[in-house]
Amino acid sequence: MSSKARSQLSEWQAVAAQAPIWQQRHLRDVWGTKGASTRTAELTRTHDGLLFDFSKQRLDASVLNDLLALAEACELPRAIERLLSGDRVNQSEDRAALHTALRLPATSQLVVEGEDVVPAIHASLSRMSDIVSRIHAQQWRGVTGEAISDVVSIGVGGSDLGPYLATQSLAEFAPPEARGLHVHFVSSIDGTQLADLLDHLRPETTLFVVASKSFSTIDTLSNAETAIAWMRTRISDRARILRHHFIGVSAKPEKMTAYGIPQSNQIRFWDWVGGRFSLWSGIGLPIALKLGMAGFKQLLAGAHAMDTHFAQAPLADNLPVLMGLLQVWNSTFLGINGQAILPYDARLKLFPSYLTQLEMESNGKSVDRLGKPIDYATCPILWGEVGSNAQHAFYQLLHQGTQPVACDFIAPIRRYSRDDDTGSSLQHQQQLALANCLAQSRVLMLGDATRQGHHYYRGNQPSSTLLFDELTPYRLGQLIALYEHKVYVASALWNINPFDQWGVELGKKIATATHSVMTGAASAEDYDGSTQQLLRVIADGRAGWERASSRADKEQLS
Ligand SMILES: O=P(O)(O)OC[C@H]1O[C@H](O)[C@H](O)[C@@H](O)[C@@H]1O
Repeated sequence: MSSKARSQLSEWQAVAAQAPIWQQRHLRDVWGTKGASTRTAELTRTHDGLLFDFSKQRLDASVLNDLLALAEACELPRAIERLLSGDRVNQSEDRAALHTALRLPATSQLVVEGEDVVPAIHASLSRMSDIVSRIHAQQWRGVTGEAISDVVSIGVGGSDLGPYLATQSLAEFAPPEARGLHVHFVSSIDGTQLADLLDHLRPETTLFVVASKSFSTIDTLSNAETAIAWMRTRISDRARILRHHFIGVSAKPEKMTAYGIPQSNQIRFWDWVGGRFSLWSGIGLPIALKLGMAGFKQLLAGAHAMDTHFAQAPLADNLPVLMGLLQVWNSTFLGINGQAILPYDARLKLFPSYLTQLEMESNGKSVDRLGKPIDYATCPILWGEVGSNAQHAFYQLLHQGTQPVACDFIAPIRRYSRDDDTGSSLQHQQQLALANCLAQSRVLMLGDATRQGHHYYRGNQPSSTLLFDELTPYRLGQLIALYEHKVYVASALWNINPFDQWGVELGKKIATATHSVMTGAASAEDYDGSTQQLLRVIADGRAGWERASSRADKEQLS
């Protein structure tokens, strides 16, 4: 990689020189100018069932060329090669980030530091497959000999969001043998989700999957402990509970063993799989339970196809590269610090949440790869919702607020194949969804300058539209991998490490210390006044201001 600071590269300055023009220029005017007739073709790409139209973004072919030159100057092709070949791209943790290896076909080979990683990956897939067939065939039995009717996945962050997204989005692809099995997700540390769920389940027929790369995340372990306590209301022996009703998925087998999960119930993965990139590993077990192993493999195949495109397509036609460059252009050069993710298909409701972790945890950084502060904006704030619902909620800000926001509109073209009356009514609804999708991106771009006062619509909100034929496991695999690589591309241009999350680690450490204060094992005397006050209120069990600030309470805490 070039040793020059990014902002000193001449290619960076060339891009920066174009920015003021595009901060002023209105997209409405862009479409009216000479040359606009070629704009759509210049700023659209298709690949393997996907159409990516970024002609509603605030740029033209000339800016795109400068961005591509910047990508070359930042040695993006080399960065892509390093990622896919298993180099230690995660510098601060000195390891590879090899999620792409998890989707390699069994016939391929990938030698990383002297060892072919593919056989172990496929051995782990066979183990998953074995577990999945035993559960589907009702051969996996609880302590009392009953078959499993409900699986509860306990995990958080990367050990939860990916499987949750895939199972919710693709539920209709469940094969017949999986239809009787209910798969649930529990993540929150406060126990709410678990408590609500346990009211409806029976210990004898419930199986818990404890998913944690580190097997030390307190959110997950505290939910697991509550689940064990609940099981013990019927079955007293902890070891038998863990043998018949618990599966562990982790990169730390020794910790699963110490916890009491027998080896036969463990699925392992590797340190070189980042948490937010782990749904392709054993962490995807709930997906395989819901979609069958064949469905899970289609998801992997879609992601692998995107990896191949990422590795081979020229930069100018490479979808993740283009998306990453647009991200850098918008946030760093145009100063657009909001990014909305707007799927026009309720099956993708969790896609925005999934991407908030993927993007903000990866690229929410303010130091470069060497730990030096950087002088440009990186990851924007992402959020999103099913687009058609969000139209009735936060779109007001997109239309008339003061913030520029870039939007990703995402929609399948086809849905509902039923021929009956309900089928045609549903097809009509799908058409309405698409009409809304196109209408919104158009209005956000053009605005309406003829209206005044409360009716004034500024417009000029840039967006990309990603259309695909239909939502399938393969397609979702492609989509997720597309965004994974987009994140990597942007990180390469920003010269940051997208694979660590020291901010989150600090939060975990401080939470543990704060809990020690609450249990009386540590003192809060060095804490700030606000936190001391809140601790007093909690210790008191009442949110009354007078009580909280009384001298007696202060003494009790210190
Ligand atoms: O899988 P685990 O080790 O339990 O970690 C779960 C999650 O916790 C963290 O705080 C990280 O920020 C996430 O990236 C991770 O996915």
